[in-house]
Amino acid sequence: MSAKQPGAILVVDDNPDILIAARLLLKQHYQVVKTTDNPFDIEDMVRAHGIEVILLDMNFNRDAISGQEGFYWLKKIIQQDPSIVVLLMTAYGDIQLAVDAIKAGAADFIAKPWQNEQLLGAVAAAFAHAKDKQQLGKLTRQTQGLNQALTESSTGPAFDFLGQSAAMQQVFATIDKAAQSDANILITGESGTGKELAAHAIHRASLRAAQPMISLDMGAISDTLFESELFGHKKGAFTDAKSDKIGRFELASGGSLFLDELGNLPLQQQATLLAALQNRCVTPVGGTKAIEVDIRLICATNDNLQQAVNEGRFRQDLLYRINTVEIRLPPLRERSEDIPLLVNYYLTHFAHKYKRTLRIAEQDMAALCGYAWPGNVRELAHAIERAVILSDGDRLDISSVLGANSAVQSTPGKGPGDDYDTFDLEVLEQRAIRAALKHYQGNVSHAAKALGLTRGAMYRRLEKYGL
Ligand SMILES: Nc1ncnc2c1ncn2[C@@H]1O[C@H](COP(=O)(O)OP(=O)(O)OP(=O)(O)O)[C@@H](O)[C@H]1O
Repeated sequence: MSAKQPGAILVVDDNPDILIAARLLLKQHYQVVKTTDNPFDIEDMVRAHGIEVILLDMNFNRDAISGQEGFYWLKKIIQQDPSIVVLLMTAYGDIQLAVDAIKAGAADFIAKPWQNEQLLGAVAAAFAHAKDKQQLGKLTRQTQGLNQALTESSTGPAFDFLGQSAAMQQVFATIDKAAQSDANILITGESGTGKELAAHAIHRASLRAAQPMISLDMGAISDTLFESELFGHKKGAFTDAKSDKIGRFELASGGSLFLDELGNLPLQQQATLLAALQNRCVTPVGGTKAIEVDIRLICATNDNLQQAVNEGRFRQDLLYRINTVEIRLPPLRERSEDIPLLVNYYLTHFAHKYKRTLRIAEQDMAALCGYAWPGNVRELAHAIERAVILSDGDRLDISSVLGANSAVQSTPGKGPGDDYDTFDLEVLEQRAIRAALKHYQGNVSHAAKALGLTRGAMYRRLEKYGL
């Protein structure tokens, strides 16, 4: 007897003798052969056993001759999973029924009683057809998933990753070195320090640069969609799963996976993520087959994960797994020598965008260098954009920059913090958020924009501070 082929087939017929005969024959050739006399079982059996081919009777007890019930179930199967290949069988074979069956989506039509060789030939062709359909379906979903993921997150950074300070030169050197290996990298730093830019820089400098980098903001996905986003899902796995979906791990396979805002992950989900990283394979929600993945993991957080471990909010074993190399992006107030470079870069960019010719006065540059920039480079970029828009003459008017941030403003020439009653950044951040919300009469979007935060980052802070 020849070796069994990999493949899962389901036979559906209300005649137990047919089921036994089909099972005995097919079992000799295929690894998974399931039978049922109840077509209502089809959906669950398909899901449970990864069925690829179904041999379906056209006539059940209720409706013995017309074949209508067979058509009904054929339609249901195609709806559930269009990659399944259905062979219809009937004892009342006639040409018209065969033509209608094929028009309705069946791959072939078999008359009972069958000749064994004929049935085996039809089933073998059905499996070959099923493989083609699966391949095509996978490619289509992969393209859709990649398009979506690329549109959402990784169209590539719009800005250069700049820095001339010793601290940033050190960051660039570490990125160059670490990118060459496949080591998992954890990027830490306050909000707006350029963690996402760093992740792109790592990917671009890596051996995987020709493959995609897929990003996922862990702070923005709901608990219920976590597994589906990461590992994908099978159609029908839950109410909203209208079709199969490829998860971010699989989409990133061969390339890099960037998990942003990792510190926000609940413990339960940390365990799930750790298991996937350890096993290097994922199983889509509602699926039975594990899929091997080959990813380079880059994570980012503005949380102190070691402190989170000490407080029981983050798993030590997950931290060990993700921080083979750790890159800390320094806040802007620790590298004020980068401020002129960044101001000039964004001034050139936004002056060009808004078709303005503007220069910055020396004392204004000094004032910007003396400001603490709690929102870091993101705040600086937004502030310069706002100033470009609001300036009247050819001199950049920075009053809007420091004015809008009066809650945390510092005076030109003074060291950062001279006007503060506290240096606690979280307190200062809370005050800035409260001031912005008050200024924009509670409009979160406008307040977030003024603070240089994304809406997601703003909502996370509102939640964190209970505002
Ligand atoms: N070194 C830099 N050079 C030029 N632009 C920068 C630099 N760092 C950050 N930016 C700009 O600041 C903005 C925020 O950067 P990014 O999203 O990478 O920060 P982040 O640390 O990931 O922030 P968050 O933690 O809030 O997600 C972007 O517009 C980015 O282009």
